[in-house]
Amino acid sequence: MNRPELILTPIEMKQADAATIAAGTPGIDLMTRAGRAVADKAAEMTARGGRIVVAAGPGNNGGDGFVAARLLEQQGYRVSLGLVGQRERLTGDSALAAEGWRGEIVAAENLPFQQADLIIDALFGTGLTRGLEGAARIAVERMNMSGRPILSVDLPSGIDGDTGEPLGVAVKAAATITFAARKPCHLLMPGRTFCGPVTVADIGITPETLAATGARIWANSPPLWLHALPRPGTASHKYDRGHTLVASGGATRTGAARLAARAALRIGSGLVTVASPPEALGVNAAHLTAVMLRGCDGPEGLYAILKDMRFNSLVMGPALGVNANTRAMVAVAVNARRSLVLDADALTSFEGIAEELRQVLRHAPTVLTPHGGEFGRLFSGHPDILDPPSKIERARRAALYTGAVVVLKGPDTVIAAPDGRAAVNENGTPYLATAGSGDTLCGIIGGLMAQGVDAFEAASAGAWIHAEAGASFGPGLIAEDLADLLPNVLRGLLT
Ligand SMILES: NC(=O)C1=CN([C@@H]2O[C@H](COP(=O)(O)OP(=O)(O)OC[C@H]3O[C@@H](n4cnc5c(N)ncnc54)[C@H](O)[C@@H]3O)[C@@H](O)[C@H]2O)[C@@H](O)CC1
Ligand SMILES: Nc1ncnc2c1ncn2[C@@H]1O[C@H](COP(=O)(O)OP(=O)(O)O)[C@@H](O)[C@H]1O
Ligand SMILES: [K+]
Repeated sequence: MNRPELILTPIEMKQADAATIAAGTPGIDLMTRAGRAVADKAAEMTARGGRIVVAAGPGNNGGDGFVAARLLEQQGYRVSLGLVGQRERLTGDSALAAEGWRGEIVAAENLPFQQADLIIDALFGTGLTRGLEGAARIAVERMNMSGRPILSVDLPSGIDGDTGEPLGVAVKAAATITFAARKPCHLLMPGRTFCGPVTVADIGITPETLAATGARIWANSPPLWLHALPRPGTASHKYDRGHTLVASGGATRTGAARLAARAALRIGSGLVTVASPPEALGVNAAHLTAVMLRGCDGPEGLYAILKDMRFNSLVMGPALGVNANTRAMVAVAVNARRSLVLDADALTSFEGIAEELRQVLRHAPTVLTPHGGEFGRLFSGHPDILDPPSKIERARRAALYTGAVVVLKGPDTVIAAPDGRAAVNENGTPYLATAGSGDTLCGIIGGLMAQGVDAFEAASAGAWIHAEAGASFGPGLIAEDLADLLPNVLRGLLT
């Protein structure tokens, strides 16, 4: 099996560069390999003899651009190079790289972008510290306005490598080539949309060197959790595969629980029961077949049901109601020490009182699955959690605070564990933005935990499988479709 793909922050990447240099590879060799990878990619994108315009910045990102310019000219391309800043002020490896460029150097903002078959954006990479101004800003605006394809070196200039946020104006690339490992900005929104397809070039920094930086962010994909996916044994019976309990809302709010329940069953929970308020039993009964049904009158009712220890995983929140009753039911669930997924109303019921939720959560392996709105409500009054500009950091801090695995949803769903591990999901489709889609996700995660999967793996696998199911369907997707798309995704993973 492939290794999980480690994502490095700009600081970790600098550490890995430095460690590689300290171990005996000169920095200029790394830069030459990086520049060669850029040139190869540019050549792939441009017919031989075409016109390539390289915009170089004052740091090492610009150095990569100088190397690429030289190699492309040697290959017969017509290359123009422009610099932001003064040639004499280049230092270190980029000064060495510039010595190899014999052609003219113009001011970057005056480059003939409109005439380019390809523009290479080597202005700024991981060293960007603030929004672009002056000549750099004008160069980026002109590049973007030219309508010509742009290949960004490492990352689109103007994008923050850690957060994926544009720090002002930023390059809109047709493709990006990065080195050794992807950075958070390649996966997080909106950065991902600025990058185009991202290629990772090997420049001789080993996987061991990358891991030694202590990096703890991964792209969410099967190598991260495939080993943990449950496979029933020959002699398994249904109780070996867990029993998921999903709490239903009142008579007019029952669909969400059924969506979650069906997903839990499809992902392999041996049994699934909907716990329904007495007044909603009729409507739930009319719609359930393989999923079972129990009457459950509030917290006391839940307490009574949970005396049966075979219920080992609980899903609570979808359409449950935003009120004290829901808070009391969460407390009962947590005290029963079962695996727990809390979504929607179970989170919003703790609006502004996250401390109360944190107190109860200490007892059980829990996954919280907020979308951005629920996250903001739950942690209102906690600027330390809400204010970091990186979505990964926000999810991590929420996980650390609550002691739960946090799935902060969206096109770039981040799954964070209290110990600092984080995974970023990127295989979804905007067609998942449909009512009830999140209910299905929490059912999938609850169903995996029922089968004994750890919270972080269950949440990461659940988010990936949910997104894959949605993407496999595409236009016209509604939440009812999702559970029945799971077998196909599972077959691809398990056989
Ligand atoms: N040995 C290494 O460290 C390697 C680095 N590589 C490249 O080096 C890049 C990182 O290089 P650097 O750390 O030099 O950083 P950058 O080249 O991304 O930019 C840093 C330079 O830009 C200036 N700057 C930052 N923000 C600015 C702004 N808003 N306006 C104007 N100037 C600004 C800084 O003062 C500094 O001079 C990577 O993205 C990658 O492309 C590759 O060559 C591979 C090897
Ligand atoms: N633009 C998008 N691209 C990919 N996935 C998305 C997008 N928008 C939403 N999703 C996913 O769809 C699901 C929506 O969940 P949620 O907002 O809770 O919906 P609901 O409350 O209607 O069930 C989440 O898993 C989220 O990650
Ligand atoms: K760049």
